[in-house]
Parts: sequence; C-alpha cells; structure tokens
Amino acid sequence: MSLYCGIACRRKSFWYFRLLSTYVTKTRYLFELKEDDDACKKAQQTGAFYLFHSLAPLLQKSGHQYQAPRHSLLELESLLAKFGQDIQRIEDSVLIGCSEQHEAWFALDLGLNSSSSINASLQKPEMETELKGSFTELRKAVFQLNTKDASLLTTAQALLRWHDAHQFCSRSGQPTKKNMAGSKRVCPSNKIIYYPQMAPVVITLVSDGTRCLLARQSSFPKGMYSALAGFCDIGESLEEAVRREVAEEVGLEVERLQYSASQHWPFPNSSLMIACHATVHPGQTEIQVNLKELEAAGWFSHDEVATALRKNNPYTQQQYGTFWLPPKLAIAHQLIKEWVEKPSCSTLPA
Ligand SMILES: NC(=O)c1ccc[n+]([C@@H]2O[C@H](COP(=O)([O-])OP(=O)(O)OC[C@H]3O[C@@H](n4cnc5c(N)ncnc54)[C@H](O)[C@@H]3O)[C@@H](O)[C@H]2O)c1
Ligand SMILES: [Mg+2]
Repeated sequence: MSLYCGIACRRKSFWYFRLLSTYVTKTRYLFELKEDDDACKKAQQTGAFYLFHSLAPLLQKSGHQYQAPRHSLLELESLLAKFGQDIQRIEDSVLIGCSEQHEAWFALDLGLNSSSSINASLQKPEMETELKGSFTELRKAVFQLNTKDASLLTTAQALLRWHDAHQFCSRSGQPTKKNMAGSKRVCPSNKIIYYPQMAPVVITLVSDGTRCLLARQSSFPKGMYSALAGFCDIGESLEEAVRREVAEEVGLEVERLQYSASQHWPFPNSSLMIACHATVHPGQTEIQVNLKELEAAGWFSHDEVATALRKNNPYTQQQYGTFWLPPKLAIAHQLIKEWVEKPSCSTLPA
C-alpha cells in the first residue's frame, strides 16, 4: 500500500466514522438483529425486557410518576423458573428498539398463549406482586408515561398483538414460526413470509378559510370532538382517501390538501395515521352528516378551538360534558393545534 493510499484510506475511514451518527449505527445494529437470529439471541444476553400480560404492559409507580420497568435476561429467567415456566418462552419476545449504547430492548407477553411453552398463561396477581407493579391496560398506560416510553410500549403491544393473531399460515393452515427478532413469521411448509402490518388511515382537518370542521362518533367519550378519520381503501392514494372520506362523512368536496405529519396508532389495531389539512370552498360549507359514521359534526371558530386547546383536560371535561379535544398524545390534537397556530393551514396554496 502506498503512503498516499494509506493516508487516503485513513482519511476515508475517519470520514466514514465521522459520518455514521449514533442514529445511523443504532439503526444498522437493529437491522442486523432483525436479519440474523444468532446475533439477536446474543443481544438478549445483555438486553432488557419490557413485560406484558395479555397485551397490558407492566407499570411501576414511584411517587406520582409511572414508569415501565426493564428486566435483564437473568431476572427474567429466574422469574419464569419461580413460576414453573419453561425459559424457552423467552423465544416469544420481540425486538422493539435499543439504547444508544446498543442495549437491545425486547417485549415479552407472559399472559398470552405461547407457541414455545405449554400452559404459558401465568397467574397475573402473583406476577404483579412478584414484579412490584401492575399490568395496566394500554389506553390508560400511555397517559401515565413519558412520550418515549409510551411510544415504545405502543410499538411493543402492536407487535405482540400481531404475532398472537398470526400464528397460522392462511394458505396451508400450518403453524408459522417467528424469527428471533419478531420482524416476520414464516410458514415452514410453503416458505410464505408474513410481515407485521399496519392499516393506513387518513385524518383530515377541514377548514373553510376561517373555521375548522370537527366531528364525533357515538363511541367517543362524552363531549370529545376530533378531526375526520377513515381507513384507506385498497388501491387509493392518500389524496383520494382524504377526498372520499370527507365526502362520505360530511358531504363536502375538498379543494386543496396538505400533508402535515404521521403517527403509529395502536387502537384498536395498528394503524398508520396520516394527518392532513384540507380546505373546502368558502361558499360550499353546508355539512350533511353521514349518521351511519358520525353522531355529529360542525364548524368551530378559531377562538372556540383555541380556548378548548388551552383548557384541554379530558378528565374534568368528560365529566361535565363540555366540548373538548383529543389528548396531546393523539395526532388529532397536534393537527388541531397546528391549525390554531398557523393561519396558512386555513388557506392552502393551489
Ligand atoms: N390518533 C388519533 O389522533 C386518531 C384520531 C381519530 C381516529 N383515530 C383512529 O382512526 C381509526 C379510523 O377512524 P374511523 O373509525 O373513523 O374509520 P372509518 O371512517 O373508515 O370507519 C370505520 C369503518 O371502516 C371500515 N374499515 C375499513 N377498513 C378497515 C380496517 N382496516 N380496520 C377496521 N375497519 C375498517 C369498518 O367498517 C369500520 O367500521 C380509528 O381506529 C381510530 O382509532 C385516531
Ligand atoms: Mg371515520
């Protein structure tokens, strides 16, 4: 190797090293764990496990705060041994992320029926006592945790739920086998690969230039109004889904639309919420509510919505039945907040 080449290579590797940010190395590490069962199994040795029971995550309370505890492999093995369970059950865990130091994080459900362990549904109260925590329904848990943990647990639950519901091949009827990370399942008899799925959903905040349109379904908590939402039909583009949903639910024709943001939403099943602002012509704003889909819909002024955002406390408002908006965690809230803060959302460019 010439001196020049040596310097060039060192420079190259220096820049290569410099260019690979923490985020990139983390992403590449997770990719490796998804692709390589041995690497993933090895990562479990030094990894940490979030525990669930029948899709409810384990939470611990410390003072007024809730947290989602993590357990090491050793702690998990001794827990399973204590409850007379096969440690083989750990193979049911799914990879959900890793720390910046590459500590891999897994989620394991101790209550669902397991393909790798018989009589796997462990006793919930005994487990809670042993773990000094409680398995809390996810809808409650997400409001008690910080955003990072809430997001991690919703991902974990979505993945655990998907595996639980896809244990058999829909073509051969044979049991499917998950890879170590849980990023896919394969049917051993015909090699069909199944990947975890999310349903795309559009959520649209319609404006007529000064007001925004909010609606409620009869299943919503009392008094809560949100933006219009609907599942994308197969073959539809995002734009087509927005136009169809708005026409179907409130009988209006969208003129312009603009993408805002997206969010994974685990309720009732995994959806990818795609949020948009849309405008209708100011002269064509008469709502015709589709009562098969919605209970009510109406136009709300900037002031009404801004006031509701300022006082948004689901617990008190639900009690008194006043008009209130979805909680901060929901993308609907972010979309409505953006409309209040940015006048450009009411007058989208052509
Ligand atoms: N995160 C948020 O801010 C937020 C806000 C509003 C709604 N959402 C979510 O959006 C989702 C869709 O909203 P919607 O209920 O108004 O949808 P929608 O208007 O499409 O109506 C629901 C109906 O669509 C049909 N449907 C078609 N494809 C479906 C699929 N893949 N899964 C289930 N049903 C399907 C069913 O008949 C169902 O009853 C809801 O599940 C809700 O949880 C999230
Ligand atoms: Mg809808």
